[in-house]
Amino acid sequence: MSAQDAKAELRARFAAARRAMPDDHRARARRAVAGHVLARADGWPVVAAYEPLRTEPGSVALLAGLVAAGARVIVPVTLSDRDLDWAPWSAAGRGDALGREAVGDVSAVLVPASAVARDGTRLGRGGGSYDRALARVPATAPTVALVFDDELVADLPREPWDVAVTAAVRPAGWTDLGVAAGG
Ligand SMILES: Nc1nc2c(c(=O)[nH]1)N(C=O)[C@@H](CNc1ccc(C(=O)N[C@@H](CCC(=O)O)C(=O)O)cc1)CN2
Ligand SMILES: Nc1ncnc2c1ncn2[C@@H]1O[C@H](COP(=O)(O)OP(=O)(O)OP(=O)(O)O)[C@@H](O)[C@H]1O
Repeated sequence: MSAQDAKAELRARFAAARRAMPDDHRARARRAVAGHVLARADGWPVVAAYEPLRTEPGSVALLAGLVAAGARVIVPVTLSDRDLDWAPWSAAGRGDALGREAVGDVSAVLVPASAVARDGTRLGRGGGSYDRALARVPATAPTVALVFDDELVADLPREPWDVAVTAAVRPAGWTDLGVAAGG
């Protein structure tokens, strides 16, 4: 099987599991993930985060918590070529787009993921959006995939353009992955 086919099959499997998760389980998991991220957020003046889709482990409460901790929060705006622009986020909504390079001066990136492997390999939605965005992030910034407990796995298919993340946050806690921030 090609890496693309293997990724598509894995994406479908992880997405089905997310859809099957009971709402109360998801809500509890989201609170735990937000707590683990916010426990590290003190030294992060600018954070690239994301507005969660229905079944994702991110949350609006996490975004609000980052703002309350003093961070400037930016969120992705998907462009027609599936590259990412960025806009400032506040509880009142999104501000004007800042450009693709706005992710170049962040202190940390919270990255959506279907799953992540122990070596940092990340399974996204298949658009290459974050592979492009993460290539612009300062090497010192932690790049943190937010996932549910079963989504940190031993390995995932990896292609040449895949950019690894440096950590995974699950309800179970924060896990530093195979690559160190800055290296
Ligand atoms: N919250 C969030 N924002 C994000 C991403 C993401 O994964 N999550 N992206 C990461 O690159 C980019 C957008 N890419 C996307 C690609 C596909 C679908 C998609 O297939 N949506 C399904 C619904 C999925 C669900 O509800 O879980 C659909 O429209 O049917 C969504 C976003 C930028 N913003
Ligand atoms: N730097 C890039 N420029 C243009 N296209 C790219 C780039 N990086 C990856 N792509 C394209 O994006 C597509 C999807 O790649 P992949 O299956 O690795 O997505 P993903 O990492 O799961 O998605 P995402 O990063 O959006 O979460 C591939 O066809 C790849 O060629």
